[in-house]
Amino acid sequence: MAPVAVLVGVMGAGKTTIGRAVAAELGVPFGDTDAIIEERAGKPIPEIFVDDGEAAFRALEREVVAESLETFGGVLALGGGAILDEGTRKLLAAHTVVYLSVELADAVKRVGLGAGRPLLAINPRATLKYLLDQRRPLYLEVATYTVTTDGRDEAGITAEVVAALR
Ligand SMILES: Nc1ncnc2c1ncn2[C@@H]1O[C@H](COP(=O)(O)OP(=O)(O)O)[C@@H](O)[C@H]1O
Ligand SMILES: O=C(O)C1=C[C@@H](OP(=O)(O)O)[C@@H](O)[C@H](O)C1
Ligand SMILES: [Mg+2]
Repeated sequence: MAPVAVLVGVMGAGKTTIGRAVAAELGVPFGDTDAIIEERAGKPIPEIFVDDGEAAFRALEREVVAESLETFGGVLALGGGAILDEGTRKLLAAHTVVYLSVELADAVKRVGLGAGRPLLAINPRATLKYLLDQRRPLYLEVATYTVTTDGRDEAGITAEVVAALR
């Protein structure tokens, strides 16, 4: 079984929010690799970063993404950094991947001071700018469909993703 669609994009793109809405609209389950990772680790993502470090988080993420791509049949949201792994990008080549794009201004507004996102604990705006510049080409590389989300509400974005999948 493979996901109906996999959502990628930087923190604040709306992967979790839009993914849940798209799944509800299509009548399929919603999954979020961050939630699966937290369940497996038995603690929230910020605690994984503090106790075990980012490398341990990435290792767990790689495992959870690979497993979910094989076994999960709904709409799957990835964490924003999952595509940093080359092996993960190769796996994604066989899937329907929707890139929710967002530029700095809206991403910053949406994540605020970065609560729950350890990478944004210091200077969220500068960090997001760096991450966007680093990752934009990688999101584009894995995407089969790109939806621009800047200045748009959740209903409109959800409708465009659903239409693209139908
Ligand atoms: N199109 C949008 N317009 C305004 N706020 C949004 C939009 N999409 C998501 N949000 C808000 O931005 C925050 C981050 O969304 P989330 O779905 O967690 O993003 P991601 O999973 O990509 O990091 C949430 O508070 C969410 O309600
Ligand atoms: O961009 C990243 O490296 C991360 C994004 C987060 O997910 P969201 O993109 O859903 O916020 C989460 O996986 C973790 O905090 C690291
Ligand atoms: Mg998310």
